[in-house]
Amino acid sequence: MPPAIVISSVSKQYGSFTALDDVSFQVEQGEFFALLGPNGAGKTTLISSMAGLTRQSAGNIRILGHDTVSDAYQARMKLGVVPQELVFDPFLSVRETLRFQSGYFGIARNDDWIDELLAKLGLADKADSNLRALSGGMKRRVMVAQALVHKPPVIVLDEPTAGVDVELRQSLWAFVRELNAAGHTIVLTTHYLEEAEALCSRIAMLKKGRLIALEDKAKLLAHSNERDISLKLSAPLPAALAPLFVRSEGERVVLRLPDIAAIESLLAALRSAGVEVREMTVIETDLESVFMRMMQGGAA
Ligand SMILES: Nc1ncnc2c1ncn2[C@@H]1O[C@H](COP(=O)(O)OP(=O)(O)OP(=O)(O)O)[C@@H](O)[C@H]1O
Repeated sequence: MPPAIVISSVSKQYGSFTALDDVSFQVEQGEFFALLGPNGAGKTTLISSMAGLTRQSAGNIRILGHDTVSDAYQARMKLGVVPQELVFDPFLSVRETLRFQSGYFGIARNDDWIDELLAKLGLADKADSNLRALSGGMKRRVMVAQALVHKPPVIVLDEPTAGVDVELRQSLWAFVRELNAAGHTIVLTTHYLEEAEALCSRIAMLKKGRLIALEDKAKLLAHSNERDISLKLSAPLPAALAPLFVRSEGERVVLRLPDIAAIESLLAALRSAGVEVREMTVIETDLESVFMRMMQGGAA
């Protein structure tokens, strides 16, 4: 069983600018995988290379064993990409758009699947509307349907929920989860880290074109032993503890400890300074804080 996606030493230059720098990782079949990184990290460039829309300058990519350059058609057939940008013909209806896209993949009669997609994505009553008459969120749903007309086993979603309301976001994720449960491999890029945290089991992080982390979500979270503690104190924070200070929140101060065990010495230091702890809360580490620290530090 070949992996769903194999990225091998992929680099991409735009002139002298390096958008991807020797990126390698693979995604197994059936995974729900997140590709994270700040603006300009190279996520879209990598996805475009997977889809054969951009040619990498070095390295190769295989989709279910098919090389995206030497076996481009098969690779493309296995992959469905929901692009970040809304690209559509405003004068076609939703159904026409999906029929055209089916034709592009050589599928002549696809209406049963198109109807199913329309129903799942809440577009059934818009089937005959022109794209230009749809709201942004509706157009986004059409983009998702378009990526799925050929029932691709590997689905890549490039920030599909950007600018989408909460309701659509939730129904979209329910649908994508269903696809994953049915065996589709899902790769998701998102700026909503809570989405990656809730949905994905493995996470890759790109920064300035380089892969800086590739981990199981649980390991990534465990990586960060640091804990933020919110405290309400009877007196100002003693100067000796200033290096731990992160921010003030009303009457509380938030301190960052290297690990949870450091709480003992923190409490001892407060006691010896005559400062009482009135309230204390440990702030759970979420993916966002791990991500921000890694992006700031650039650690692998
Ligand atoms: N056609 C191009 N010509 C020159 N530079 C490009 C081109 N496409 C992308 N870049 C540059 O490559 C870098 C990576 O861009 P890319 O769109 O892949 O980032 P991204 O991680 O998808 O960002 P975002 O989260 O903003 O979508 C950016 O600095 C971008 O300006």
